[in-house]
Amino acid sequence: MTDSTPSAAEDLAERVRAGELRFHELEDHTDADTATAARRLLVEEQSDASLDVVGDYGFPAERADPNIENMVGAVQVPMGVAGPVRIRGGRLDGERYLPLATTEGALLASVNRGCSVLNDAGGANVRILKSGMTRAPVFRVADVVEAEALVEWVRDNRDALREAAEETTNHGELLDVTPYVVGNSVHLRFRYDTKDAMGMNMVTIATRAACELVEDETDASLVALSGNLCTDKKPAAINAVEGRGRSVTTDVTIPREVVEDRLHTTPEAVAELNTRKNLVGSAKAASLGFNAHVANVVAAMFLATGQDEAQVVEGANAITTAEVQDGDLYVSISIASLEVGTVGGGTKLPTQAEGLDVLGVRGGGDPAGSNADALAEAIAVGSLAGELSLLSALASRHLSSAHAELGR
Ligand SMILES: CC(C)(COP(=O)([O-])OP(=O)([O-])OC[C@H]1O[C@@H](n2cnc3c(N)ncnc32)[C@H](O)[C@@H]1OP(=O)([O-])[O-])[C@@H](O)C(=O)NCCC(=O)NCCSC(=O)C[C@@](C)(O)CC(=O)[O-]
Ligand SMILES: NC(=O)C1=CN([C@@H]2O[C@H](COP(=O)(O)OP(=O)(O)OC[C@H]3O[C@@H](n4cnc5c(N)ncnc54)[C@H](OP(=O)(O)O)[C@@H]3O)[C@@H](O)[C@H]2O)C=CC1
Repeated sequence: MTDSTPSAAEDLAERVRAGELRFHELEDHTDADTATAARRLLVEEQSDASLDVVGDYGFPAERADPNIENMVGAVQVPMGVAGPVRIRGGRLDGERYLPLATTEGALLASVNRGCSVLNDAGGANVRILKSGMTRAPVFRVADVVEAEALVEWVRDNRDALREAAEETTNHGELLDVTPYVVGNSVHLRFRYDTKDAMGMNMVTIATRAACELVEDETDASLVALSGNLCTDKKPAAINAVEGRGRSVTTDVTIPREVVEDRLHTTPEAVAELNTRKNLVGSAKAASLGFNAHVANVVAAMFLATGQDEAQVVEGANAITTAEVQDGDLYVSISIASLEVGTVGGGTKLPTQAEGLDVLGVRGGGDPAGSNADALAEAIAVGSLAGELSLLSALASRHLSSAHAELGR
């Protein structure tokens, strides 16, 4: 939506060229669409690029105000749907289309095929087994004696820490604080129930308040509010083991004839392939992800529903298992750290909010947290569909032909 007048944008650009205005402060002097148009002019001039299509976005720029600085437009990623798929979740029980935004040809076809196979099996079970968003500040202490004193203080003052943290939020609840000591560094891993918010802003603000109490009451000195033991947006075993965001598990048993007719393979072939590829291959590679392409579905659904795309790193912490049971194929996926929200962050952006509507999970749930749980369940089931289809394509040697046909 670019209803700014060219002359207003040109005037503004001219004031930037003259050094009167700063490039990133244009919204202070005009509406957001005109500021965005002025920036495009300046970038086009400097780079010789044309930003016509980037500037042809379909929502008022001011709607993106909390989400971006120095806005020049929007990148459009194609969105499709797979399904509808039968989800038999603890929160989401019903049939849903799954919204996926991607540029990888064949991905939607694959997830779609997986969804139809899940339906033939009566749907996928899915449950959230642990939940909690973490922030882990690091403190400096004098020595290991002081470190022990801090750890003891934390154990004795959980209620005070909870009170300080929860002062800052109406929804967040501090669940626990786990100390880790390395020499004279003490990391405190705070874990919160953030309800329907993914929660990183919420827990960062809450933990800051708790840290002030720690500094007031002990000899410890805060070095950084994030000491990397959280761990946010980096591959980390702690998330794969302890979980972060939602830990969600989904499974299905597919009748042999469905595997043979719809996936062109056998339960035995998928089970063997899963062991040799997802378990042995991943172990040899020292991978944290013992799966084929869970990141594909996590990323595509994150984009379609306004999640923080950098947290696909944690969303790929998943283990796929497959076994033959009475001649049928049992498959499961356990995603240890799926960080999602249906309020806050990018979820309010107009297209992403529509993506959430496709699943029926926009905004706060009743009870609070239920919408984000439902979103996590839908993403896990989508991942199961994608995993089933890809493993079968590999087993039947269809991967390269599928991508030659659909992905180029
Ligand atoms: C491509 C298929 C599905 C063909 O599979 P097929 O069984 O030959 O196709 P089909 O024409 O018989 O159709 C079967 C079903 O697939 C779906 N389907 C089929 N075509 C479409 C389409 N155009 N649009 C939407 N849905 C489609 C649809 O559900 C259809 O059922 P129907 O509705 O007809 O009863 C299959 O070969 C496949 O799934 N291949 C795997 C592709 C894949 O998963 N790619 C993911 C990316 S791989 C990657 O990024 C990661 C990797 C591989 O590097 C990770 C690793 O190391 O493992
Ligand atoms: N700060 C950081 O270090 C980092 C920030 N991010 C960014 O943080 C953003 C996400 O943070 P997040 O805290 O989720 O979002 P927001 O900062 O947008 O805050 C969401 C707020 O929504 C309110 N709220 C209303 N209804 C509900 C409900 N039903 N359940 C939960 N909260 C509700 C809460 O207010 P109240 O607290 O008053 O109850 C909550 O704090 C993303 O943009 C992400 O990119 C990502 C990584 C790190």
